[in-house]
Amino acid sequence: MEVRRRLSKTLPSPTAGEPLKPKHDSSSSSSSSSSSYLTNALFFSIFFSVAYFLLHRWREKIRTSTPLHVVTLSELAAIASLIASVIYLMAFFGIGFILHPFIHSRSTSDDDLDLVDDDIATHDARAPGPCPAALHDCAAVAPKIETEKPPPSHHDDDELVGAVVSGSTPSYSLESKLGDCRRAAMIRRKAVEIVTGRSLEGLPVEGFDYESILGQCCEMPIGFVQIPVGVAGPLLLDGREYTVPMATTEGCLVASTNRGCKAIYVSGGATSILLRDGMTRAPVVRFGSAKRASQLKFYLEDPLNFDTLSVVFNKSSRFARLQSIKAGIAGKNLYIRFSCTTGDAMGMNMVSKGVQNVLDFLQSDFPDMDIIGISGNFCSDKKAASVNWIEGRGKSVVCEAVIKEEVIKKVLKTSVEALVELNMLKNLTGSALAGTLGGFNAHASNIVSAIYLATGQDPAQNVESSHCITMMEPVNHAKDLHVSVTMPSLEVGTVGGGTQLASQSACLNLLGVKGASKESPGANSGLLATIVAGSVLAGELSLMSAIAAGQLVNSHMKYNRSSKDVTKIVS
Ligand SMILES: CC(C)(COP(=O)([O-])OP(=O)([O-])OC[C@H]1O[C@@H](n2cnc3c(N)ncnc32)[C@H](O)[C@@H]1OP(=O)([O-])[O-])[C@@H](O)C(=O)NCCC(=O)NCCSC(=O)C[C@@](C)(O)CC(=O)[O-]
Ligand SMILES: NC(=O)C1=CN([C@@H]2O[C@H](COP(=O)(O)OP(=O)(O)OC[C@H]3O[C@@H](n4cnc5c(N)ncnc54)[C@H](OP(=O)(O)O)[C@@H]3O)[C@@H](O)[C@H]2O)C=CC1
Repeated sequence: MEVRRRLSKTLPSPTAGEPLKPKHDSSSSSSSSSSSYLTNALFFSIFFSVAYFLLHRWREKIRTSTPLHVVTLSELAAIASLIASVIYLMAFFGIGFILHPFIHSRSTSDDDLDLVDDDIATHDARAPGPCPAALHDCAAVAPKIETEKPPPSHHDDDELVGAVVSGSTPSYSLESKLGDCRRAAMIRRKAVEIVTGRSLEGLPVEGFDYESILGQCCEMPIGFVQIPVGVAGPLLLDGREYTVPMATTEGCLVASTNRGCKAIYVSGGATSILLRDGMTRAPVVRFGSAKRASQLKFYLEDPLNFDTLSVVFNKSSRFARLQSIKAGIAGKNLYIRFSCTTGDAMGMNMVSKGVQNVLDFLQSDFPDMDIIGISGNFCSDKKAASVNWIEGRGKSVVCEAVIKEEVIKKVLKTSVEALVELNMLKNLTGSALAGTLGGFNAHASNIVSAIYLATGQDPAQNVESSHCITMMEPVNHAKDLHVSVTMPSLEVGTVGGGTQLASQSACLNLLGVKGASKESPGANSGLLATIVAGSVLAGELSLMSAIAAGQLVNSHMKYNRSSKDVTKIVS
């Protein structure tokens, strides 16, 4: 149905004021239509009679214990006819049906076309999911119609801009209406400029693949924002070297992380351990009494029921695998925290699908369960929460290094003693005084956000992904420094979300973690989490050193303060 609607849009559009006319005359249309109906009827008859014959023969063979692979000449002919009819019917449903009888008969009426238009505006436009596929289908199956269509003129576009401005064409429906995502973005952009009276000059629109974001990354695009990507490294982690891409507008950040990488490198590298991997989702359900809510809690946490629940949960995905269920209670409300592995994806869509399945399943045994929401904030997604800090969410990683005394002096311009003292008073005591939640660090979020933006992670998950405790201790008779970062909730993926976009995918490729791991699902996303933690270790070392050495303000004046006069920028 989706394809049918879009195909009708590829018919030539009328010039202004001119009614839309059918391209084909009705007689030819009806004759071709009736001949294809006859052929269709013939192949349908062949398919059903041959299938019946073969099933009958199969039954006979089973009854007489004849091996199934021993076939007679008539059976061989029947198999050939079956294959031929299946091939025909597949083509018939996939292409022929759309191109010939259906389009011809539908395109004979202006009213019908109007109906199709309305259909697109009211149904398709809000559901972009199947759109890219449908657009590809258009290109693949309708070359003839495409060549008949004149290229869009400025006049057509101006009309559409006018329609969007007046509200007669919803802005969100442009992609499905036009079947051309770039053109839709240009028209929407012009309409936005007219409606707001504000110029969008400076926001680029060309040079971006708008189809790649449709139904996956962003609705109603009008362009894209440019963020510079710098590199820090090599980061020597677990014996391998990584060049780390960082998308940021904070001058000094990449330089600082780069310095930390150097300090780690010349000290022999860092080591990381992936402690845990599990994405969580916690719906909230309500009962008539706390007693009933408790009964469900006991049922869900009973190890005897785990296998049944995991079968239901795991049905939703080839990669999501249920790990544990923990339920928190508040009166008669139950918050059920499901945790699962999600292969190489960050996993929020996947875990949510699995949870939905389990809730549907539970409803039959607990019909009085009132599902209030698929997310009850005990998950906890995109909020600073103790549950993530303590239990972990996504990947939990610890990363450590021993930095040599002379490296601290030469590269970091400070001393072991000064760093240990600053860490204790700033990252531990100062953060305790501030009542921080997972913020026992100097600037983990700086590095997390920059790598997340570069590699297509969900930037809002920076909140809990930046939870980090930085520890610094003197070792080797107080000559060297042991430094570590512990990060319990790094939510990263190498498939899904923004990871598939060209630029983000290139950054993942730079790290050698692009896409799904062929050897072991989850290996790429796990590695990415350790690289993030390793880069945070580098960032912590450098910034802490700059603060200990009293270098921070000067370095930011050098790298982070424009020499341009900003008072000259007017709106
Ligand atoms: C800026 C530095 C690195 C200079 O540090 P430096 O020691 O004067 O630099 P250097 O010229 O002696 O070079 C040392 C190494 O640093 C690197 N390096 C040096 N310069 C560059 C550069 N331009 N681009 C790339 N890498 C650079 C490079 O690796 C170099 O080694 P080399 O390769 O020469 O052998 C240092 O002063 C520094 O790290 N400052 C701290 C800046 C920082 O971390 N800012 C983060 C943001 S602060 C913030 O947002 C959070 C905050 C502060 O509010 C949180 C809190 O409350 O704590
Ligand atoms: N729904 C929600 O509540 C929330 C959603 N989000 C958004 O969710 C998106 C990310 O969701 P996420 O579930 O990570 O991604 P997707 O929704 O893109 O799911 C991943 C897809 O990749 C497939 N896949 C193929 N190979 C692998 C592999 N090796 N490992 C894992 N999956 C593989 C999965 O298959 P299969 O179909 O078999 O699972 C699945 O279809 C982001 O855009 C994020 O912003 C963020 C927060 C909340």
